[in-house]
Amino acid sequence: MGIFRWNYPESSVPGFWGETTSTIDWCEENYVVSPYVAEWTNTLTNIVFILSAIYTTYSAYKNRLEKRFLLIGFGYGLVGVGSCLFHMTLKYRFQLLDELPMIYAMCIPTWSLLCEAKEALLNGDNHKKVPLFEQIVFGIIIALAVTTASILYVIFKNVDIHQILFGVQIVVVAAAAGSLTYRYVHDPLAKRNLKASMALGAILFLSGYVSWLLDIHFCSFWVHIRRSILALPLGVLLEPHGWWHILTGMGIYFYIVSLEYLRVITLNISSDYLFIWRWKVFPELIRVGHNPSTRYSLELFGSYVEDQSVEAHKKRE
Ligand SMILES: CCCCCCCCCCCCCCCC(=O)N[C@@H](CO)[C@H](O)CCCCCCCCCCCCCCC
Repeated sequence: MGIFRWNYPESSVPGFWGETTSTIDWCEENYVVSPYVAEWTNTLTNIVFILSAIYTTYSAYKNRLEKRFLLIGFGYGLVGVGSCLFHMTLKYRFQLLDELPMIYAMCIPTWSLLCEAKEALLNGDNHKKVPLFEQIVFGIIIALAVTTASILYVIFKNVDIHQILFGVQIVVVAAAAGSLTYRYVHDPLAKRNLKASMALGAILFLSGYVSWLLDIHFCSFWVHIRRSILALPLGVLLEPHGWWHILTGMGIYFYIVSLEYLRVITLNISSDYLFIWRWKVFPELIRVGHNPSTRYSLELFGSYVEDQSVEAHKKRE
């Protein structure tokens, strides 16, 4: 037993939160780092969701975007808090606080994109909004479907209901955003940036999903490597579910920025905004009048701009 390397405990460790009542207990061994945190890595990695939710919500407010993007950020942050409590305690009530906000938060971009698709299909490029009544009907249909699914999930406690529904929502949002970009975004630079941001978002999310599957289906292998080779504290780095949090947290940030940019384009107000890549890799929507404090490029891996002022690049468009 050293200061910088110690073995995993021989037998299971009783924890502060008592009996596990959640329907899922992930591969990470419980209470091996702290008696107050059941799954150390799976708890701490939720900081990625919480920080990206705070940042996207702040950006949406600063950019004066529609309230739907504030709601997305709030829902995203609630998922991060729920997931943190779920992994810290392995209590069923906090598992629901993780999983139900996921499918409710996903309703917002699903609703927004279905309305945008209707606008684009019916009105082409003249950017006429779908009537408020139809937007409300879309919202009620989606809300009823997801509420029914969540009631069935709580009654039958079958986690597949939640995971399949969430997976369908993610695919619908990704497909609708990609289709709208392909058919209704004409500016070459805007199209390249949207494709790059969505593609990176999808790659990050899919990589996270593979990590999620590895955690579930190869757990004995990870436990063997952690116990016989890595030991603690290094073993906390080999937690595939923790990497799911990190990768999907980044992927969802990329998608939220893409949806914001797609929205200002379909609203025909993109002249008030500039799509940038901070440090050439992190996408962000900046409103004219706010100059970024960090270096940025106008394309993924593009050259840094000389003049940091947003207006300078808007004039060139
Ligand atoms: C795309 C814009 C989204 C904007 C709104 C964000 C709403 C919040 C979404 C949060 C998702 C990340 C989940 C974080 C919490 C978590 O990981 N919870 C797990 C426990 O830690 C819980 O078990 C949930 C797991 C759900 C796993 C479902 C996997 C289905 C993936 C389908 C992949 C399809 C490929 C899509 C490619 C684009």
